[in-house]
Amino acid sequence: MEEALNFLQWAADLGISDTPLTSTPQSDSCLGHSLFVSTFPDAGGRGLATARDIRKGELILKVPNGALMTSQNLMINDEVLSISVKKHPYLSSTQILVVALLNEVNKGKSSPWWPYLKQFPRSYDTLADFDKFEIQALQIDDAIWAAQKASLKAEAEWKEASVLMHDLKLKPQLLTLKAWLWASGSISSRTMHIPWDEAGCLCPVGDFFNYAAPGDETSNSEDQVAGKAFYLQEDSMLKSATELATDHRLIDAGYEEDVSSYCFYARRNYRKGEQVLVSYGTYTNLELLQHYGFLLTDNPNDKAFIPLESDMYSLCSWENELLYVQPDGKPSFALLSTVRFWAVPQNKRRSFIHLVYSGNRLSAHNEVAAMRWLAKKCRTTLYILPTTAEEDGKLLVILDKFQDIHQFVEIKEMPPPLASELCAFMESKDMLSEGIYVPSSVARRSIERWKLAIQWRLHYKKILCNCIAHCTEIINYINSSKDSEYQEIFVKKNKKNYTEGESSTYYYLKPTSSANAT
Ligand SMILES: C[S@@+](CC[C@H](N)C(=O)[O-])C[C@H]1O[C@@H](n2cnc3c(N)ncnc32)[C@H](O)[C@@H]1O
Repeated sequence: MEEALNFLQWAADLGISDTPLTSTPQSDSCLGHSLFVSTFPDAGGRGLATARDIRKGELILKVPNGALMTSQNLMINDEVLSISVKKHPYLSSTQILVVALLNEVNKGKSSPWWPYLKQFPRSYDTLADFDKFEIQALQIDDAIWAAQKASLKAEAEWKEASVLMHDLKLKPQLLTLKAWLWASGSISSRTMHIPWDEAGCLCPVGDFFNYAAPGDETSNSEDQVAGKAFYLQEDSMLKSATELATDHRLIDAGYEEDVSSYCFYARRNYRKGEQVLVSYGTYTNLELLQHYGFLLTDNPNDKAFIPLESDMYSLCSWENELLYVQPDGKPSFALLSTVRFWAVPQNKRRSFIHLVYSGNRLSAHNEVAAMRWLAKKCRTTLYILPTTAEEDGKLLVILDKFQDIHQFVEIKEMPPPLASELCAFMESKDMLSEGIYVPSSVARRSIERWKLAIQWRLHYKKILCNCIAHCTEIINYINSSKDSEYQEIFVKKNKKNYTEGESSTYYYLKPTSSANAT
């Protein structure tokens, strides 16, 4: 508590403020006028709440450049760091900031940043922090690869930077991979964008804001009017720079050159006491896990990638990352058109390509074939996974109570897939002795990451189940309306009998709007 007060006083002394320039601060702290620090167990833990009712677009926090922890600011005040960094031009800007952060930690209490550094979490749950067992618990190949890649990248970057860290004579415990993971986790999950350094900046107090996915701010009608500008950004040519800056302010935080400060604005109206959330960007759950070590139960930007046949990836000219299933189970536009095209017999495809890109259904028969293929692919993808969504749900409940000492016999009574995963966990953590397992503090931390992996795979499976339900609904709809509009999708110009597929001799009629809704 005292530490937190010291930090807020330190921040105020550096000019960090939630008070508009026109008012005088009510206390010695940098906060209190618009914000206060609070805990939100279900939405990010420590965060910032509103000290009063706040209107969308209001400036709520300002952090001057001098209070930002950037590589530049750290080097200005540390000649040894500045000279040493110059000797290693092959290091990326992120590696430099990671080393500069460790170098500051190395100074302990003599660092001017010490009150701020004491506020950092002791460990992180980003994908690079996942051990082998936790990575395997993700179950889906794409996620496993992403985690392995993150872990290997962190290790390679640490090795590359270790000469510089030795040059700086960091304490042995700060030269370890564990220390590197802590510092790079801090950079990954706490930095904000600045225009002059790709690594970004650490922004005291500003980095207490927890995350909400972009898009949530237009949930009430009043907000929708104010938020209109956000959706008009494509018209930017028609807008003045000031108008654009104002539009931007309504939805986000950013560094403002004219006041040399990082400024945070309310992205919607808030009632006193509510948590203020900011958007760090548009992320899928896997990306949130990778960069920030958490995921959202209800993430509108989540995507589930399913394994396609190898030649489907090059069938249309879509980038692979556009071929996904949305949280509501609907395939993305690119995936839908690819599957539709795939369902056209190979010798007929040339004449269908223009229709595929139009986004319209090709024919009732094709649509049913595409939906069947998609549903089957989701089913087979789910089938080969070690646990079902239901079992994952049960495992999460078990793990919530798994922090105490347990008898091994309890595990043997569990459903086999859950028992085998629990046994694998205990083996990996060397926990089992004489029929009793006792979770150490390391095992408890690991359980938290394991739970994140299970939550992630559970969301993935739910999306695939939604997709199966969506495809089934479309198939049933088409089958039930076979005799109406769908019969007329392909009509031969001369109205003779026709065979589906010979598109050069056929008109394409748009399905009616109800039939078109996918
Ligand atoms: C910039 S910090 C935000 C402040 C942080 N809670 C703290 O105490 O320092 C980002 C971290 O907060 C947590 N976080 C932010 N938003 C969250 C959310 N909506 N749900 C869960 N955790 C969240 C994650 O651990 C993330 O890495």
